Amino acid sequence: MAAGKPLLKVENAGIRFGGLKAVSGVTLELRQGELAGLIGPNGAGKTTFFNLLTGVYVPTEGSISLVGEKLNGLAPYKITKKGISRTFQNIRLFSDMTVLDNVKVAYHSLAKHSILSSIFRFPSHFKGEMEMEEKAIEFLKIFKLDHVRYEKAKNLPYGQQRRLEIARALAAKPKLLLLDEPAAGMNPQETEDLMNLIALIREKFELTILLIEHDMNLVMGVCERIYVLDHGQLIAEGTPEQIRNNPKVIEAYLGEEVS
Ligand SMILES: Nc1ncnc2c1ncn2[C@@H]1O[C@H](COP(=O)(O)OP(=O)(O)OP(=O)(O)O)[C@@H](O)[C@H]1O
Repeated sequence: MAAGKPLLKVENAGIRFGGLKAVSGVTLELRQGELAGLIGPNGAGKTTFFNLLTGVYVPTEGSISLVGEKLNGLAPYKITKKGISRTFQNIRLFSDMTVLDNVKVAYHSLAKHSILSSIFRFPSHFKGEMEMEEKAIEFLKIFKLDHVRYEKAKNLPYGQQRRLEIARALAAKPKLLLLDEPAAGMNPQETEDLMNLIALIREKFELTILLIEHDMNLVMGVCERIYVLDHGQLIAEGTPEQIRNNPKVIEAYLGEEVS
């Protein structure tokens, strides 16, 4: 898919924890429809950068905007409503709820029927609930999870839990989807299936995706553009080919990862 208009603009963004600059002076732009990767050694600031984009942390420097609207200082739920969803390095599901309910909860944040209609069980409540359920099942089909819709999330094998997390993030109808190590803990077959799934949902939902990943096959295979963080700073950006051959990147990171 050809990349479109600018979606996310990050200008000189950073955050300091006491004396530590966890992220510093990061400037980047993601265009609509782009599938980009964020790589770097452990502790480089990748997850902290996601936390800045999603409002978990407020940047102590610089600015972040989505389709021209500034996000700095907005609460995480407001940023979700503006169009940024994410998954986490350590899976965060409602483990005692069913697979279906995990996805429906994400829809609830966007529900059009009012709290009053739900309390008094107006017809609009049931219509809204039914629509939500139908949409949630549609998502589960895409992620090949519809056959386990009534299982508790905690009973799913690890690979399915990871897919459910992505399904749930998508249910919030994001413009930008952030995936934090989506292939962590997966075997090679699951990783390959996931790569195909990521490419498919990007097309189907016209998404922009930024993913953090240590699995270089996944990053190089699926991303069109890659950003490299080291000690909180962006040290390189480019196509997978450019990144693979960038001396700074090889020294900071790839040397140990790729022979
Ligand atoms: N809330 C916090 N308070 C203090 N320091 C923090 C906080 N969050 C992150 N850091 C520090 O910021 C730095 C960047 O951490 P971060 O988790 O973003 O790295 P990462 O690139 O995601 O690493 P990994 O690949 O291991 O997940 C680390 O030195 C970390 O200890």
